[in-house]
Amino acid sequence: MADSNIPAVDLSPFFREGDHEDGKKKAREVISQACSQYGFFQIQNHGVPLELLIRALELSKTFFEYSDDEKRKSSPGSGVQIPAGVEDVFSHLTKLGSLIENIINECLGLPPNFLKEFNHDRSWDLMSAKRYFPTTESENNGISEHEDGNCVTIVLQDQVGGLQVKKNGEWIPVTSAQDTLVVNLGDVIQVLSNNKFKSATHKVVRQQGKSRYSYAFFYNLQGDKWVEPLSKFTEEIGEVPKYRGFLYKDYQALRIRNKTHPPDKPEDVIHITMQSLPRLQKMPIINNGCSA
Ligand SMILES: O=C(O)CCC(=O)C(=O)O
Ligand SMILES: [Fe+2]
Repeated sequence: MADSNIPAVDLSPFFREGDHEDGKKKAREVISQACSQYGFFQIQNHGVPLELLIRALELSKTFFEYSDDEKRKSSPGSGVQIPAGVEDVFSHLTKLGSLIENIINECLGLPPNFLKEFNHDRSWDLMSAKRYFPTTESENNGISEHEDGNCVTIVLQDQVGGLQVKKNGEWIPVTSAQDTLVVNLGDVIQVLSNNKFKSATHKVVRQQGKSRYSYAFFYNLQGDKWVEPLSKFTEEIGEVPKYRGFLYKDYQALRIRNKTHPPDKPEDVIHITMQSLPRLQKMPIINNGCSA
């Protein structure tokens, strides 16, 4: 596989009747390799029907043409800006998130169902629809460099391009076929695994002449969960924990604060970092090039 590629993993062995251990082993190998280096991979044969994916992107295009008032009226639930009609995509992605979490559990060599039991409350999962406007002469920033805070993110994107992942210090464009979804790991998995698996550093660059549409589904964690490196990746192997433990909801609040009140001075960022988590405070400033 060329080094500049983001691997596409065939998940069909996890859906077909029978054992298919060879196919599952192959998928686990590719995922383990990608997650230990940069936390990003793509998936095919993931069980979400292609028609639903295509329809979700079409609904999103229509939705973003609406006025704010029409958007509110046509969006299910309160405060969440996603178009009506994509609820079935949400439920498919919830199941898929659970499958991916289970594969990650196996890749990390954790006891069966460990992550599933740790992360059993699905009421914190979120999906957002995003439209990225075409680039202007002065700037092209859609979402600046960041890592996601949650467990696992699944992205459905159109073919316009713009999503990039940092791999060995280089930005790699991630363009996907229509039937392919993008997966990236978030900070929770990086902390639990004491850095064995990486939270992907990624960004979205706006493109010339065309809007880009995507959905990001955040397979999340309940806010009252305590997150810290697991003993399997610390004491049991004689490694020092690389992160201090934290309550997930405190971490989420800090991330929101970093976006709404980005510190002016680098010293302030360091101050926050020293108080709580090493590294994970380098939060993105999301600018207005993207609407969600
Ligand atoms: O739109 C995308 O492709 C990714 C969005 C993203 O990275 C995020 O919402 O955290
Ligand atoms: Fe992200």
